[in-house]
Amino acid sequence: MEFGKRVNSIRLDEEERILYVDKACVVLPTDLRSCCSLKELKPDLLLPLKYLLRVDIADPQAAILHYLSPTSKKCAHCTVCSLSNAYEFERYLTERAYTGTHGFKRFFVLVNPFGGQGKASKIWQQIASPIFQTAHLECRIVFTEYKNHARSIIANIDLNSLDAIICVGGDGLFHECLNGLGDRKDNNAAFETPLCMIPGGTGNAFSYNATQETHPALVALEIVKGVKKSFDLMTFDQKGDISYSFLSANYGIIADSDVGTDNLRFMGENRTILGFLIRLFQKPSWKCKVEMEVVSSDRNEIRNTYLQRLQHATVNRNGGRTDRIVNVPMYNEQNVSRVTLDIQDLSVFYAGLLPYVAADMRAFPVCDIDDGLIDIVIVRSSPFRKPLLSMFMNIETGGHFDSQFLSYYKVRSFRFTPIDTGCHHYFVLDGEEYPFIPFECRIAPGLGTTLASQAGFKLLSL
Ligand SMILES: Nc1ncnc2c1ncn2[C@@H]1O[C@H](COP(=O)(O)OP(=O)(O)OP(=O)(O)O)[C@@H](O)[C@H]1O
Repeated sequence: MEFGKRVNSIRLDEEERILYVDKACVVLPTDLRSCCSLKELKPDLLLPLKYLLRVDIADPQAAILHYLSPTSKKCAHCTVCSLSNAYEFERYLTERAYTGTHGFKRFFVLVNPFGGQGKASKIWQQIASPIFQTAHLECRIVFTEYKNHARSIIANIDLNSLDAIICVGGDGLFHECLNGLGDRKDNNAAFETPLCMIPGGTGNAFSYNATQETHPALVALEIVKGVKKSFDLMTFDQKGDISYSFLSANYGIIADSDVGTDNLRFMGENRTILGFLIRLFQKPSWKCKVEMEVVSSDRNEIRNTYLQRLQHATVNRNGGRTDRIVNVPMYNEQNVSRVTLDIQDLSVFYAGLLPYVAADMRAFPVCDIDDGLIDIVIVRSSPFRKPLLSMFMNIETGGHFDSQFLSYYKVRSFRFTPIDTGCHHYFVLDGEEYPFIPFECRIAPGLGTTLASQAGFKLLSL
């Protein structure tokens, strides 16, 4: 499609979704021109439509493009002149820039000012908010004032007045908001309100799994240009108190290294690594009983089913809820068995719903967001150090999946009973500490909803 007065000067490659503008037709903002000699160096403009946020008409032959710069990750604009018809250009490009996206306009934003050691507010104000503003989206913003503030807001808010909720913080804030939805009387319907995360915490596993991006600007863009996607949750029942989890339930050396190192918070992400190394030189003392409804514990079967699902997802590029469910390779549910383990020598019990527990930890490499199953990794402590070190050397890529030292299960539900050994241990759900008492987890298939691109939550090769 061509838009320039001169042939080939301004054109849209429909297939690649890239706008090409000859440098003679691009006028850069004056502030940019005055700060360097960009006028002379000015290159042609090659803009993927994904980055285009808005088009304004300047005059019948000129329009202003507002976009997220793919290089600087900041909002930028430039004027395109010598258009044959600026009105047609604006209409056509705006429609194409948002084809297939959710079309939502009203966002409710919760920012944890303490998230990411105090970086979350800046991330919202300086990086993410300009993207929403440029796209002319309406954002109502609340800065949380105390722990569980977000939870009570979400539990009581009128969901009809908003299209989606955005948390700017870490997995802790996301967990709170998810449980705010769960606390509501209309919780089943409430879970259909998309809940999104812009990474502003120390642990930002949700946004990484949803987008495979770590930069808050790119995650914000994924939300602005996303579609509604569902993902599995698990219900977590402790003496009748129900919570909802999107990420993991965790006991053993990893849980203790995470929550048991609160006193080292000033170290940021490194505190967990230091906590882990310290515990590696102590005597292991974790014991538990686990009763599971196991769909498979055969790693060959698990791998093959995952690879078949991966192939199916790749062929079926349209993504979305229904496409992934119809004819997707599944486990033989006839083979479900009840397995009870009394583990006297535990070092890791890790149940997960998403592949990445952090951007550099693919702890559950064969996890699929909507396979309706919980993945469980169990590592025993005899021998103690060797399996753990080998696991952590390979966890970034998910290579530990083949380790002889761990057991891997796909389950529908499990009951977990920690055994008191007299040592202080932690039980951790989505990175948050929960009471050290028995609990039961059950999969809630596709209960969660978020906004992500068509390729969001994509399965990765093994
Ligand atoms: N204003 C606030 N004051 C204190 N705690 C808060 C506030 N807002 C949110 N919280 C709580 O702080 C915890 C951590 O939040 P979040 O995950 O956003 O940040 P984080 O930097 O990733 O934290 P962590 O270091 O625990 O991973 C959550 O449990 C959240 O509920």
